[in-house]
Amino acid sequence: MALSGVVGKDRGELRIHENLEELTTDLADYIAKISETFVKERGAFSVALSGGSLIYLMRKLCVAPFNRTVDWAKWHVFWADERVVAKNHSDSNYKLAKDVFLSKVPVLPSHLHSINDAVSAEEAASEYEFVIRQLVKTRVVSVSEFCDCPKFDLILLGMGPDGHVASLFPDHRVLNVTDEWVTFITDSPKPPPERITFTLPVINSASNVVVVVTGEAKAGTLHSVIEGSGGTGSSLQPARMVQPVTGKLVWFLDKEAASKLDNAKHS
Ligand SMILES: O=C(O)[C@H](O)[C@@H](O)[C@H](O)[C@H](O)COP(=O)(O)O
Repeated sequence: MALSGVVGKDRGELRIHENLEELTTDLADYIAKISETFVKERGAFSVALSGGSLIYLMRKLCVAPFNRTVDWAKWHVFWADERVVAKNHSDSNYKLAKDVFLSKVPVLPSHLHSINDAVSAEEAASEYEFVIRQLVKTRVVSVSEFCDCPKFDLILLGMGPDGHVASLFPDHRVLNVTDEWVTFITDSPKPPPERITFTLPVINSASNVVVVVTGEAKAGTLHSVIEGSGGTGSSLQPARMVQPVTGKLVWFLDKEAASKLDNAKHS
């Protein structure tokens, strides 16, 4: 059983798990339920993935009962951030998701919306935004009622030890981009340097945002993001800027990552 807590309107809900086994089951169940809701409501489910350990932690979606109960043909998969490398390169977030998860479930190949890996980071970002705009027109992706942004049904993120989410890094100019849906960087502090990423307004327009954080090494950063002033010195951690306007934010944590949260101790 996950220990649950709510940490104030803008910081979302915490789901703290005893171990990774519990976390992976709860995460698969949560994603499957959100998928079912949107498939019923609008006949499609738009979900954006990141890279890193998140993908391995979604692995239970590939096995019973989820592999059979989820309506995979209605899934449209996007990447909240992607490294600008060939799709068969070991750094590719697409390859990671394909190898670990997407190749094991019957998602339609035409519903995997990956970036063009044959152009520059700048071109890949603007082409990807164009692709999303077309899918907003056909309502495969919903549209925000509040701003010129797509409204993804679910965006799944990990958090780096520096508090980055997607490819939005502390103190980077990408944090200030508000007039684009997808932007690019060529100087990522975490290799590889060239990446595309959803901007903060797009992340914060989603109906659901899930951030998955595990391991003791991220406990201090997580405490600062959830309960602290948000950064060390002058930097504001990008994870703290994840504040969906009307959507729901849920943190999936293991007890090690949550070990420095007062909220967890008192729940
Ligand atoms: O492209 C990337 O580098 C990832 O999308 C990245 O943003 C990742 O999600 C975090 O760094 C957390 O990764 P871990 O959970 O593996 O630490």
